[in-house]
Amino acid sequence: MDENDEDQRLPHHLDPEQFVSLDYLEDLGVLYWHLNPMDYENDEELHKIRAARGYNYMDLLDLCPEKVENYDQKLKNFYTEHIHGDEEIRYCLEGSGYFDVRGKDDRWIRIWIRAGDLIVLPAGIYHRFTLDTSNYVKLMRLFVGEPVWTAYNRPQEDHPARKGYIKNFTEKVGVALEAR
Ligand SMILES: CSCCC(=O)C(=O)O
Ligand SMILES: [Fe+2]
Repeated sequence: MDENDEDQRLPHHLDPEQFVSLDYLEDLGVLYWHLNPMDYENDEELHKIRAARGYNYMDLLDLCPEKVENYDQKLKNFYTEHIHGDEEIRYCLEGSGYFDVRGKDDRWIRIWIRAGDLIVLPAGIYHRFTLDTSNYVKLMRLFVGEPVWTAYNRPQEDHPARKGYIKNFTEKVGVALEAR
């Protein structure tokens, strides 16, 4: 994505546009599935993913000002670059939004998620989230065990999750992730 200061809810494509593959995302540790969002309560595929990865915790987050306390502050925090000590797992049931993750050479990659997209960000990856111009998203949040949503804002080079991420993923994407 480009890094100009225009509205964060705009697409921010480079000119000309550049895209990465799902394989590239997988090398960064980012996993993706497309599921049927109309059937999330009985979806066998979702059930299998949750069972295989131990995602026993689940809740729903409706991101609109009427339903979320401190809405503006939360959105601001979501868009502040951060990591977590665990995976961040989000399944988009309605609406849409952007997850930005840091890729090779520390450049932002903007991932547009829409209804049916299930995305897993690995522990320790620098990322942020914003709504797009639709201004609405309904997300399922999954977690292994008791959820911990604590965000650690960049820089976090000494955080164990960051060190673990560097160790697991730099071989694939090169040394560029290190040292910042
Ligand atoms: C609205 S879910 C995505 C925001 C985020 O990165 C987080 O919750 O940690
Ligand atoms: Fe996060």
